[in-house]
Amino acid sequence: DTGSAAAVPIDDVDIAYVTPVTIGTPPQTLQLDFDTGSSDLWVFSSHTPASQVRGQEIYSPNKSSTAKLLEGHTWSITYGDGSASRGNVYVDNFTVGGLSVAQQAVQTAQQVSSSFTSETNIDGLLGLGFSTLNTVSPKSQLTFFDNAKASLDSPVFTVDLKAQAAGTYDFGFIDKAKYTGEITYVPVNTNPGYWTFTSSGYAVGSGSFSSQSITGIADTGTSLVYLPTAIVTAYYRQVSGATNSRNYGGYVFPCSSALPTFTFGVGDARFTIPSSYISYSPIAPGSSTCFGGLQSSSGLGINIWGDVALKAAFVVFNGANPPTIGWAKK
Ligand SMILES: CC1CCN(C(=N)N)CC1
Ligand SMILES: CC1CCN(C(=N)N)CC1
Repeated sequence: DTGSAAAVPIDDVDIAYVTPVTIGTPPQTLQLDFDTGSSDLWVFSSHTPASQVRGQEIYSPNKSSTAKLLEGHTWSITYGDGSASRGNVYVDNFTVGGLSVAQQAVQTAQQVSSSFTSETNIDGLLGLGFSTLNTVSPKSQLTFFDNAKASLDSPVFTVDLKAQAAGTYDFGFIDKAKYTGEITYVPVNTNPGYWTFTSSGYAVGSGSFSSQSITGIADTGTSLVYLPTAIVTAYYRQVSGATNSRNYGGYVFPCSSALPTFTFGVGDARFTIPSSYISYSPIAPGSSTCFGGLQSSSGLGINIWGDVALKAAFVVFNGANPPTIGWAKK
């Protein structure tokens, strides 16, 4: 089996991407945020208080002839940005881009935090991290990828995110039309459950490449790139008027300032993030102060290669044993 579905930016700065999925019988279509940095599949549902729903599509298990309550199971998750959700669990038919899983655990929200309520274009999350991170209790559940893996032509999914355009999540195959040159594969550390790999170094603009190990996670659910402070300060030293603003929570700069590119290494391969991806967004509509797409990871305790980096590559998440991650130009 294989599957292929669109990854569509939800706004004009690519803060997140959503992908259509269908759940139940007859099929109910929701737009989910596919997130390689978590492993819960949760949805806005008929169990979510109306006061917390602001236009999101919901999954109603009582309208699905194939839905079954997973008795006595609950879940609760908090994300890096402080957002959170919790609820109960059903199993039901679940399809992504033509690829179906018969008894997928679908976590129905009974409570979502205000940031999810206000994100009207996201109807839930589909975790693509390792199932060890799943929060369902007393028995943790498998991700869609783990459930589908045995029936896939190849135990992989690929990520092709684009700036202000629809990209693709492919399952079970590697589409040669989506990348150029070779794919560079490197090892993945699955502990504690992210797609953790080690980059071989970086360069700022046309500067020399600094060979150093930068261990971090490939995370489709995070918008920006978060790297060690030394790297980030070296970058913004090249940006006139840049400052690390406590007020705005990170590096900001005059939107008129010229930005260098940022290059990162994966093995011997080099990937260059265009300046336009790093001039992330005005701090408020119409402001002449811009927030950077590259920020310091010092407050996170983990380095994150989020969408700003993923947009610059074609990435293979190889779920074989052992798992690896592959990066190619496109
Ligand atoms: C380590 C953190 C990265 C961001 N998160 C995520 N994509 N779900 C939360 C975990
Ligand atoms: C990884 C998740 C972090 C929290 N999210 C959010 N507030 N929209 C969604 C993605």
